[in-house]
Amino acid sequence: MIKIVNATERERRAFIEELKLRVGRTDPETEQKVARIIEDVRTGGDEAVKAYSEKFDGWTPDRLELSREEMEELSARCSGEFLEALKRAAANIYDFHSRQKQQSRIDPQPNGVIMGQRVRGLHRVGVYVPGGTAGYPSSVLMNVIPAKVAGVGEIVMATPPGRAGHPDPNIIAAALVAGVDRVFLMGGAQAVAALAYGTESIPKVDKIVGPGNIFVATAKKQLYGVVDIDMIAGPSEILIIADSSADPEYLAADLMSQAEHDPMASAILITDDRKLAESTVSALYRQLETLARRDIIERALDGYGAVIVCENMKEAVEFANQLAPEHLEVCCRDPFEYLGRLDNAGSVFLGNYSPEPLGDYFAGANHVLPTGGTARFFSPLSVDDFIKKSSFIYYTKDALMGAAGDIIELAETEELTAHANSIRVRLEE
Ligand SMILES: NC(=O)c1ccc[n+]([C@@H]2O[C@H](COP(=O)([O-])OP(=O)(O)OC[C@H]3O[C@@H](n4cnc5c(N)ncnc54)[C@H](O)[C@@H]3O)[C@@H](O)[C@H]2O)c1
Ligand SMILES: N[C@H](CO)Cc1c[nH]c[nH+]1
Ligand SMILES: [Zn+2]
Repeated sequence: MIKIVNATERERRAFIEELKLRVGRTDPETEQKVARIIEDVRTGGDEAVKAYSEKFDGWTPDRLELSREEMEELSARCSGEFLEALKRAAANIYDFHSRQKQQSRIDPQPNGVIMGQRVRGLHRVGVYVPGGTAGYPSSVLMNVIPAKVAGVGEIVMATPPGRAGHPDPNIIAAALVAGVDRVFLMGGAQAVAALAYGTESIPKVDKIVGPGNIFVATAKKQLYGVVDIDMIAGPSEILIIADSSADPEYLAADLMSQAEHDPMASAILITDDRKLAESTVSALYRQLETLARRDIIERALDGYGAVIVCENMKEAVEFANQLAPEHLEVCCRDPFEYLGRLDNAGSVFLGNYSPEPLGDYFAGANHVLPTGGTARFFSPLSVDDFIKKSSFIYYTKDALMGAAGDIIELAETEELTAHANSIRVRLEE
């Protein structure tokens, strides 16, 4: 049962700490099991991946890669309406992320110096897409499109084989719409290891993004350094701050939209209006009756749901900044008046007509967002996650002569005479 609480500042802080405790746990047994899988794939290549597919997915593949024809054939099975919606969403995501793209820079100076910075996409990226009901076509778009915009050379997707090597057609359709280059049917830690090290048939990637179960998340953590990884996403979160202008039916619906992801999801409303709090709880239990994933929603609300009544909206803003939620809805009279005071949130949804699922699917901003309070220092997935920068320097002889004294002084102070010598030999020409 979702609770209505009149929490004091201290109680609210304790509640935030409790919420943070639910994420990021793993156990030594899983760590060891995953380490073993990684080592087997590193040394055994394709055969090891296939053996684990047989063991964990009950599928004995002769090859792991889907051909382009197979991808197109699977995509053709999807409904036309779904494909059209997917393309319209993809266009918005592409447009939003195109605006994030950083340009290379060249800065010539009048004294014979040219400085610059090159921005390039990563060479090759792996995108993991979970199996079962947690593999979302929308997440394929959100992970792949920023990489495309960044100019990544090749995008390789891994997704579990499903029942006997039959992947979800909707996932494959999304891969085609987003522009994935190659798809491998493999899941779990073995898929992450194969992407990180490469095998006979699977190319080695530079970075792996995308969510997954405990085996996937642990493999990504263990392989960080061999490859780059994105952040490890925790259960979904929504916080709504609302004043008396909000509609309780909307608030109830939006709280449950995130609760349906996971029994560990958190859904919290904070308001200065007790009547609104009470009407929202009534609306919530009325609407719940109509929803398919009722069981998951109830478990999430019982465990990590709350309706908090505060003294004033200033307290609500402070709570939001302390919680640093993944999603923050501002259902208030003048939502823009709040925006400047909200420091920590993955994505902010302003007003009564910007519900969280608008961002999950369609508006174009990324739905891969920091969770568990990490919005204090992490950002949404973006084009920046798929680029690397390198600087370049050009000095003429005269320009180097002008700088030589300072460089030699600094090098000799550090007692690095070979450094100083590299400058001196040029002075003697
Ligand atoms: N946080 C997010 O944004 C987000 C989004 C979507 C999904 N998810 C998470 O993704 C997960 C999806 O889970 P899933 O399991 O359906 O798909 P998954 O793709 O993450 O994992 C399936 C793979 O796990 C491996 N596996 C299964 N049992 C194993 C075992 N006992 N030992 C070793 N490996 C084993 C298998 O190889 C299988 O292919 C959920 O935990 C969900 O919470 C998170
Ligand atoms: N809300 C999820 C991220 O927290 C993303 C998602 C995918 N599909 C629906 N929702
Ligand atoms: Zn969602």
